[in-house]
Amino acid sequence: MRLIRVRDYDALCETVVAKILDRVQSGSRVNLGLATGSTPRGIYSRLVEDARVNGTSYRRVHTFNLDEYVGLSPKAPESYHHYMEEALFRHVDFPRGGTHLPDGTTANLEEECRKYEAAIQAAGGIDLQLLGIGVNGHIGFNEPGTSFSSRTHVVTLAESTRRANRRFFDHPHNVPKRAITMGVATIMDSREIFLMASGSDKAEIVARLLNEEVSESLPASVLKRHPQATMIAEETALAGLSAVGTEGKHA
Ligand SMILES: N[C@@H]1[C@@H](O)[C@H](O)[C@@H](COP(=O)(O)O)O[C@@H]1O
Repeated sequence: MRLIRVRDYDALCETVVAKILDRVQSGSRVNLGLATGSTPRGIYSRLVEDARVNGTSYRRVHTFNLDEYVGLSPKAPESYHHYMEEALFRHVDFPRGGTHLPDGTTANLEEECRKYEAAIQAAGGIDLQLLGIGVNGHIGFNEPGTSFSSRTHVVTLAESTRRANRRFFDHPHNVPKRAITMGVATIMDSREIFLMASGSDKAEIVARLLNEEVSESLPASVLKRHPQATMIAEETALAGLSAVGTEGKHA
């Protein structure tokens, strides 16, 4: 896993946006894997601004989000459908039917997981996957202990994840207990991966990620086995390391 160390959140966003625009502006068909949470917000707002100012088109871009809560309607403000619609989808010209998130409201969740996995395969796989990192090292909603061979599946969220995501909900009781997430193996099939780490609350898990062996108890550690994975981390997220590498160093 390559490590790019950046000064601050602006630099993190600019680095990732440049990589995405490289692909999108190539004019070739591209499948993007997208993440939610606070970290990618500045990336989406910069993409929207770029499309407004420079007219970048997304007509050949298809998207697959990592995850969605079980039981939240796509219209619910806390749903990842709603987040993506507001942050990106409604502002740029994706092809009709080109944006995908798992449906957490369906009666048959297992079937939905199979369909989501099949849709990714049918589209030709993910070219570029964006990832945030949970405070417990999760990627997507793959909590510690998830098998590295997992495919899209239903998960029970860890209490630490529900606590971390409470800020997006009116009341703690409203934070869903389950979600659908791409599996670890689904994520690892992506041709290129960017793991973004922002803020001091990620310093502890980032230090563990860089210092510890690859293990299912720290899901993000699997990325060290990916040939094209890069972690882009702000100074604040690297504060838990005594001596960290500089740009381009392999973690
Ligand atoms: N399911 C999402 C993850 O995909 C995300 O990476 C993580 C970190 O979010 P944040 O960027 O808000 O710290 O939160 C959620 O749990």
